Amino acid sequence: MTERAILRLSDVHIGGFVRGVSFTLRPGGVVGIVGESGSGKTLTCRAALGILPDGFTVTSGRVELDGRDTATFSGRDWTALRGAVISAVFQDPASYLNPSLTVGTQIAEVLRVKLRLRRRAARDRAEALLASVRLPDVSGRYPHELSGGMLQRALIATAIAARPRVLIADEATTALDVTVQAEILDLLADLRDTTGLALVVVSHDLAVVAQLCDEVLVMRAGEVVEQGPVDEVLYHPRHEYTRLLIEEHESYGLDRFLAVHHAA
Ligand SMILES: Nc1ncnc2c1ncn2[C@@H]1O[C@H](COP(=O)(O)OP(=O)(O)OP(=O)(O)O)[C@@H](O)[C@H]1O
Repeated sequence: MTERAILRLSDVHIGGFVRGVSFTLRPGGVVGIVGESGSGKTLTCRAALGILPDGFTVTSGRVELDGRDTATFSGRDWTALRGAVISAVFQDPASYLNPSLTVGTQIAEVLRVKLRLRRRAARDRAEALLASVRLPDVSGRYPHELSGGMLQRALIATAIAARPRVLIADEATTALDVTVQAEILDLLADLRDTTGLALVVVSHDLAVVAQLCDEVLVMRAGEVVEQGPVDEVLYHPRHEYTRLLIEEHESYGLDRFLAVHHAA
């Protein structure tokens, strides 16, 4: 893969909370971050999105987006880039959608603001986006009328509306039941294959990462304890902590997902 990096983190430190995270994401690439709760996965994502919580900053290292050092970005730069170059979906999709607007209207709004589409074009494109996440008939529906899996799809449609090059999925399937989770993972893989969307997939679930990612970072207490191609890290873990995670996940059917990954 020689295409230019779309997102590159180089030895990123966030106070004492994240210490030395590096990875390079190219178009169509998928990087996974796994690790226990509080290990710094979400802070790493937030650094890439320019939305660190108050009091947190990138204290050393670099975050580069599309070849540009994000340390030089103004608030306005970030506003322009979020959605259009880098976007994200998190757990609990309902909290990210406005309950008083229909799903179609919300996506159309993103399109009007980010792509400056006119009302009619935005509405048509919103419908097409919803169809692309296999929700052909929900444009006129309100969030409370949708199931958790449908909401997460609607949120993915919203997140990709302005054609970002990177999508961060932070525990995006965690709250969903296994079947719906598998459908969402398929959808993400589809988007990667058809549009070259690059993904950062954060999960405490190794099986999710095994299914989707090329490379994985294993984080513990703010540090990357192990990093490499998914097959290597999950089949031949070198670090004791990675071995523990794998053992814990055996009951979730990691083997099955590894088989899928290998067949692909
Ligand atoms: N908004 C915040 N305010 C205060 N401390 C925070 C905040 N966000 C993160 N932290 C601290 O940074 C550490 C890393 O948090 P982070 O959310 O990145 O972990 P995580 O690996 O994503 O965990 P989880 O899987 O539970 O989301 C936490 O243990 C916490 O101490």
